[in-house]
Amino acid sequence: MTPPLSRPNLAAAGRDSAAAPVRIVHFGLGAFHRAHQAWYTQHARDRDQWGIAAFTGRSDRNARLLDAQDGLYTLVRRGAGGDTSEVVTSIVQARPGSDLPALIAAFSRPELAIATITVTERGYRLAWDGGLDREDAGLTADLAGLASEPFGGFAPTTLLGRLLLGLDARRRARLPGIAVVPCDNVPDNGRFLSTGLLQAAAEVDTGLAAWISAEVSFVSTSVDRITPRTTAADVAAVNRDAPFQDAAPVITEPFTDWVLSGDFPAGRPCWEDAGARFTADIEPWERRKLWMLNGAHTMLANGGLALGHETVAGAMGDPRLREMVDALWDEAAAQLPAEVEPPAYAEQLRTRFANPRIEHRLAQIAADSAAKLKLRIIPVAVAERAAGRPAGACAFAVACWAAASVVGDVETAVHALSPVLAADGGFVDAVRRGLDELGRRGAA
Ligand SMILES: NC(=O)c1ccc[n+]([C@@H]2O[C@H](COP(=O)([O-])OP(=O)(O)OC[C@H]3O[C@@H](n4cnc5c(N)ncnc54)[C@H](O)[C@@H]3O)[C@@H](O)[C@H]2O)c1
Ligand SMILES: O=P(O)(O)OC[C@@H](O)[C@@H](O)[C@H](O)[C@H](O)CO
Repeated sequence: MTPPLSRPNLAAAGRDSAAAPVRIVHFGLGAFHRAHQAWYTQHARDRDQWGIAAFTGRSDRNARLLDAQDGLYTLVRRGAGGDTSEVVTSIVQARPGSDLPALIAAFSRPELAIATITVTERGYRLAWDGGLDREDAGLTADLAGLASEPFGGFAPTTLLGRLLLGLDARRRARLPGIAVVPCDNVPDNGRFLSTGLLQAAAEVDTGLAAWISAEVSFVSTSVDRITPRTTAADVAAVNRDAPFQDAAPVITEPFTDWVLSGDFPAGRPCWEDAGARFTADIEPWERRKLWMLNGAHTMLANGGLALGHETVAGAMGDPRLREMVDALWDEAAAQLPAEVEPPAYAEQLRTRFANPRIEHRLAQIAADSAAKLKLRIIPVAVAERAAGRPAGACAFAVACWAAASVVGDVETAVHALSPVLAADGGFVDAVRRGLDELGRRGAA
């Protein structure tokens, strides 16, 4: 019988299995963290000093599966021509997000240096400018509970609540600050999170807010590696003829990129060994990625679903959608500085999106499209219109969303995304033409 994946079984096979000391806490133990930040840590030359204690956000499933495997999992790098696999050992603790004693213990380690986060854009429960969302019942309850109960007496359920609990444990133990590194697809995600977290802290305890301001660094990141949700069929295929049984493998593409901007007051792994790039000015890189990759994904998700496609590669096989994706990349490129090489990135994206062996389901990408369009398509559309150009692909992306959602008349739909563009008759007409075209093709 094939032995289960575990550190003792890996060691018995003569493979490197040591568990590094915890110096990183991660929130959101999903597929992406395991394909990205955990992989970069695995490939740093000092990886023996950097273990990750990872916590799930909502469901406990990944914590259960990974805890049974000592945090180990197989990462399958899936190219158009074949797979390569490796066992990643950098996660040394996998716990449910509700395990607050384990979270407090991790934050109370003097050598803790970093907290990374991948809880989806929605998981921050913040307004899109980073301000507190006063209508979010979970966050409101957490802030009230943390403010009224003595430390540790209240069990927060949200990311912000748990992050405040962990940071407060460090403050109370008089330990030094750390770097907080959000890795979700949000523009200037470090500033976004610091805005919300400091507002939240001020409502809990002004001393905590002052400590965070003085001691904690927020690092903005642009993260890039297409990592679809693992299916049961993927698990079965990975385990066929494998040396160890793995209940929680991750499938990812060969391409990967990580651009970071900010300070690490307590140090960091040598992530640059795996290709991470550190910059003083992240904005052009982040815009390139959000406008070109995520903007095109949002367009394909809505347009593709409306036209009956199921995956990104399937939607890219639709000549009209592909043509509009190319046009969207041209429009975004016109708004990006040449130094980030938009044409070369577009060329890489053509190959990446067309990879038929990466089954990236449109339904996984389509959530919260209105909020995403505001950040990924509207800024390009506004700039293109101001430059006197038609912004036809941006208008088509808006039409795809309008076709996939129930949004009333076209002006109202555009207004919900951008009052500026709603007042632009030429842009609204272009959206209307896009909707008519999708309707003629039978879009719902
Ligand atoms: N998968 C990718 O290709 C990819 C690439 C770049 C960036 N990202 C970023 O990473 C995020 C997560 O992607 P993933 O593939 O790991 O997804 P996933 O569904 O595998 O994991 C998401 C994790 O976040 C937690 N979570 C989800 N909603 C939450 C909420 N409302 N509150 C608290 N926790 C919540 C989940 O419990 C889970 O631990 C994406 O939303 C995106 O921002 C993903
Ligand atoms: O929910 P979103 O739109 O932020 O992200 C869905 C995918 O587009 C995204 O996860 C990409 O695969 C990723 O951003 C690639 O680096």
